[in-house]
Amino acid sequence: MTEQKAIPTGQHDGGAPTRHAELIAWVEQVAGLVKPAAIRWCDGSQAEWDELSSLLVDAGTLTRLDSAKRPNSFYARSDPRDVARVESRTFICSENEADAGPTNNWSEPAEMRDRLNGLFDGAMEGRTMYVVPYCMGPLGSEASVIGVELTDSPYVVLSMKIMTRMGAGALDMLGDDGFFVRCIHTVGMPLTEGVSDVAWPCNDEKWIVHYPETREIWSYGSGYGGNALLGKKCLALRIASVMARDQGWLAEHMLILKLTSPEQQVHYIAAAFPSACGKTNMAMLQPTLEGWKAETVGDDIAWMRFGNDGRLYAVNPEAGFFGVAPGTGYATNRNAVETLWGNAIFTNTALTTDGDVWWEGLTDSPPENLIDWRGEAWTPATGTPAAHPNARFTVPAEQCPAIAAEWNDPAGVPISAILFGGRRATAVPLVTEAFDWQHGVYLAANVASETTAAAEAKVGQLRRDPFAMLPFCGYAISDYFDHWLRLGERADKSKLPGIYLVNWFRKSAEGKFLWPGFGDNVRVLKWIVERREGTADAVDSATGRLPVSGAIDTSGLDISDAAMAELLRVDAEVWREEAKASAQDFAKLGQVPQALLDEQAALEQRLG
Ligand SMILES: Nc1nc2c(ncn2[C@@H]2O[C@H](COP(=O)(O)OP(=O)(O)OP(=O)(O)O)[C@@H](O)[C@H]2O)c(=O)[nH]1
Ligand SMILES: O=C([O-])CC(=O)C(=O)O
Ligand SMILES: [Mn+2]
Repeated sequence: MTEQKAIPTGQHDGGAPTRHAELIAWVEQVAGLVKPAAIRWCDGSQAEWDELSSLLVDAGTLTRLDSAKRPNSFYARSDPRDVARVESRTFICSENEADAGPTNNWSEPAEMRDRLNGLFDGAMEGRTMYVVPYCMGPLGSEASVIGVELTDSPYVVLSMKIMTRMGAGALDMLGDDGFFVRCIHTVGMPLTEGVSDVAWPCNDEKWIVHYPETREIWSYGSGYGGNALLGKKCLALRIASVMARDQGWLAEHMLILKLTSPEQQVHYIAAAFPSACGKTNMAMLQPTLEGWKAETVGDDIAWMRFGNDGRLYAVNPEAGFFGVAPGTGYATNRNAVETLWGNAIFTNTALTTDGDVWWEGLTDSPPENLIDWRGEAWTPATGTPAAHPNARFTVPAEQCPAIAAEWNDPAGVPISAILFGGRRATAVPLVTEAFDWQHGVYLAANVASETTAAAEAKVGQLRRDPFAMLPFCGYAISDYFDHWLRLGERADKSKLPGIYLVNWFRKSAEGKFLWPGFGDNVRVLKWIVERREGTADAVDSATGRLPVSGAIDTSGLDISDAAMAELLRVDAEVWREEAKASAQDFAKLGQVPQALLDEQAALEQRLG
């Protein structure tokens, strides 16, 4: 790490470990605005990690966990007002409002720049500005994208080291004149005269702003992952989705799973579920069917493009997992628990009295005494959750015992099937196969889900979340549908992945999950790959193709025929209501492509 004590004067930046003149000039320009006390270029080294983590321990931001239990791991408790993504404060500032579409917040870019220039003026006073070069995608891959994040948060630097290929390698790859996405982040709490620092600096005012045309990201006021680790949602989804539209590929909120059958047939599956709806769990699935093997390629984001052979290939642009802690335990996701043996940062879980972390679902019964995510003493009698429902872990992907050997392959993996799903207590069957690509796009455009704690909104309300991309699409969602349709039209139909709608969350009249989920989801995946291989049967319904009775392998599973029938039931009455709601929601999405309106009409006709 190179340290410059003084603020650059506007002359050549002698301390910069790069000859990228544009990068150096931009760093100087931003420093001139945010006025940091020092600038540090991050190299991603172990020495840098050790130094910054010690600094954060001294500052009270991090607690070092017992190294015998969890080596090189840390615990952070955020400000209780800074625990999730802030969708209401997230903006897509395209030149034309229509390009942001009706589902994104928009503001005139010039106006936004004025406002942010005001807010960022002096925003890093008294703090160090870290220059964080990082690569989304494998180093050296043509499909990868370099970003540089300027941040005043060392917690962000450490997290970026886990989540991306951060440091010298990324800077090397950038060369002297390569393209990079400009990312500026501040916690929004300058240490001006008389202000002393706090453990989790942030600001009540928050702005997460994207300029899609110039590929820039400005983030103000939050230290929380989705708002502050700008490589993830901001670059790899919002900005990348725009780049993908312009360049003919796909940037998606999808896990990537490798599935090997007992006959050693390999299939790669991508799946999009809204935040906190099961991507990480499925990415690390432990099959309950004999002879099946599942391995992880990615757990949150997939970049996909067609290969020369006509197949769709997916790359995981990230290097780590930023996973939901609550509900993660040996019974549900053993691979995640084992990934977390060390080198991890835990945020807003509970802390045990012996220097480790705990959250609801990690073990069957809680420890007798904890410090909860608010920093209060906690016992099982306290009555509130010890961990925040959106408590997260940050951990290197390569530590996952189920990581696939090809997870780092620049060529990506060829996708056999794409799944879409959400939390739906009613209506939506366990699995539905799309009739074709266009129908699949229609199903994906209609994904709806009960909201979770991953964003600031109320939990448990049904909201439409097309492609699980509602909060992450960097341009008009109707244009995004169009982009998907066009890619399908241009592709070799025989090589297109199949599209499936799944729902692990259907409930009985008594409010109990009908499907066991987790490792048993392999039973649904088995049917899907058998469909791809042409060996499983399906029956047409109004909403798509369903497994014939008995086609889902329930061997060894304690589930009644009645429950299976209910899981696969398409109730025409309920679906006429669903179709009405889809039509209403489409009307709110701008100029939805005619092909999807045709699908809508066809569904209504099939329903009678
Ligand atoms: N009932 C049921 N719950 C599940 C299943 N899979 C995941 N969950 C629960 O859903 C919650 C979120 O799961 P994750 O796998 O972390 O969700 P995610 O989609 O990766 O979330 P983000 O990181 O926010 O994008 C956890 O509490 C899980 O226990 C399932 O198959 N059935
Ligand atoms: O971005 C975040 O904060 C976490 C995440 O993966 C999601 O919400 O989908
Ligand atoms: Mn996610």
